[in-house]
Parts: sequence; C-alpha cells; structure tokens
Amino acid sequence: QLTPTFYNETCPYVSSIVRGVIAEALQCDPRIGASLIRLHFHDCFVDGCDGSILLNNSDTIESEKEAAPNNNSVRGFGVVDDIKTALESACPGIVSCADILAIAAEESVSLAGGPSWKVLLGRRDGTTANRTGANVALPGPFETLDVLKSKFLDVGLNTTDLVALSGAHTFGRAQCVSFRTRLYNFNGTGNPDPTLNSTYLQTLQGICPENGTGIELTNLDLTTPDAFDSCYFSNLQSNKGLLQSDQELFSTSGADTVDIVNYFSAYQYAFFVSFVEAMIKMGNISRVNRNRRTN
Ligand code: HEM
Ligand SMILES: [Ca+2]
Ligand SMILES: [Ca+2]
Repeated sequence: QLTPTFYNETCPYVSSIVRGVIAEALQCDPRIGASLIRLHFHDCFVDGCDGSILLNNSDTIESEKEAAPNNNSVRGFGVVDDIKTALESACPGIVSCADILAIAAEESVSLAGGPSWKVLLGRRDGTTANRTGANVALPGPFETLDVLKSKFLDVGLNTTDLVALSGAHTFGRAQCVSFRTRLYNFNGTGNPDPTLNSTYLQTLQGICPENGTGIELTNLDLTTPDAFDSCYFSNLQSNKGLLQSDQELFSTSGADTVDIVNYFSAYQYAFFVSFVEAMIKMGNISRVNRNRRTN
C-alpha cells in the first residue's frame, strides 16, 4: 500500500531534491517537465508503475524504450539520472526509480503553474521490461475515442480520467509524424482533417512540409506552450487540438467527453481537481491489478 509518508524517516527531503534538479534543468530546457510526466505515464500503463520504462536492452531485456510509442520520442532520461545521483548522495539506496518518476511528474506540473499534491510513495522497481506490452497498451494519436477509452479502462481509468489526463498536453511538444496525416491527406480523403481550424492548419503546414523528415517539433498547446493550465481545453473548443486523439475528445459527435471538455475549459480549478485525482489513480496502477482486470 502506497503512502505519502513512505520516506519521512529515510529520505525526508526527497521531494525538494527532485524539485531542485528539475528546476535547474528547466533553465535550459523548458520542455523537460512535460517529458518527465510523460515518462511516468508510459511507465504506469505498462505492467504498472515499476520503472520498467527506464531499463535498457540487455541479454534478458527487450527495452520498452524501443517500443513504437517510445522510440525516438520519449526523453528526459538524463535528468532522471541526475535526480537519481542527487538522491543517492542524500539517501543512498532508499528511493525507488518508479517513485522518482511519480515525484518528478508532480513537481513538473507544479513548477509549470499547475496543481501540487501529495504523491503516494513506496513503489518497488521491477526487473523486467515488456516491449510488446508497451506496443499494445500505450495509446496512439490516430486511435479512435472508443479505443482510447478502452485502453484507459484496461488500467482502471474512466472517461473523466481520460479527458483530465489528456490535459497534460497543455505543455510539451510533438513531432510532425504524430499529426501530419491531418494536414494533407486525412484518412485517405486527399483533404485535411475537417475538425482542424483553417488558420491553425496553415501554420502547421508551414511547420510540417508534406515531404519533410517528420521530426520537426511544435507545441502541443499553441496558446500557452509551457504553462500547465486549461488552455488545452479551450483550444479544443476552437478546433485547435494538435493530435487527432486530442481533438476527438471534443469533435466526436455525441461523445460523453464533450461536456467534460467544456467543463474543464470553463473551470480550470475543476480540471486541476480531476487531474490530481486521475494522476493518483494512474500512479496506483500495479501489475497485479492489471492482470486481475485482463484475466
Ligand atoms: C489519451 C491518449 C494519449 C495519446 C494518444 C498521447 C499521444 C502523444 C503523442 C503522439 C505525443 C507526441 C510524441 C512525439 O511526437 O514524439 C505526446 C506527447 C506528450 N504526452 Fe501524450 N498522449 C496521451 C495521453 C497522455 C497522458 C495521459 C499524459 C500524461 C499524464 C501525456 C503527456 C504527454 C506530454 C507531457 C507530452 C509532451 C512530451 C514532451 O514534450 O517531451 N499524454 N503524447
Ligand atoms: Ca511499468
Ligand atoms: Ca498550456
């Protein structure tokens, strides 16, 4: 059972140490907080929050880092190493890597102006990685809302959690490959995605030429790219979601997610409350409860 007081005796300053390293890294990399919360998400969805995403290839391990949703996309491992180094000097052998990712996610959100919360701690690091699991369980930007919902349900997260957690796209960047089909030939129609604002479409076409490399970067939230706020949801209301999976939350006709988007857009505080609740649920995903669900 996880508890916020897990390191009170053994590493009382763990959170401020993690925060300090991230604050330092943010000075030269305003994107790093976004990258860190994404690592926690991609860890927890695959065999629970056990640090599995951090393991490298070896004779016995096929890393998750090279699974399709992660390869050449997730980043921040150097800062995780820096955090680990700082903690090893303050409290050697105490803090698990899975807990480092959970604390780093919370500190990243609060440093970007979002909510802060008491992170539940006491996760154990696993010794195995699951590349196939990562390919199967992690959501993709071209998936339908129904598929996204079911991937979240598989790990015990409901539709409100899906919408709230998608709000993490209020900061960070994406590569053109993650949304370029929307700009030129959407679903083989030969036309752009009709749910994409036409001015924003032109901007994005300028950033992502049809025959470009696809690794060009742009902000997930065009309004406040580095601030953790509810602009992600107001963007969706004006058809300015970057990923197809973002815009679907608002543009899928008749979907129960539309009211939730409108609510989070109108009441940033409600978004923050639901986001915290969903982050705590996500941080509680364990391999055991996943097996129980899928057996
Ligand atoms: C709902 C399903 C989701 C899908 C389909 C999705 C997909 C993506 C994609 C395609 C990218 C850009 C990757 C790239 O181009 O390299 C991205 C970035 C990001 N995602 Fe998600 N995501 C989802 C949910 C989440 C959740 C639940 C969180 C965290 C709670 C999250 C946090 C982020 C962040 C912060 C970034 C930017 C990372 C950076 O700048 O390094 N996403 N996501
Ligand atoms: Ca994991
Ligand atoms: Ca923002």
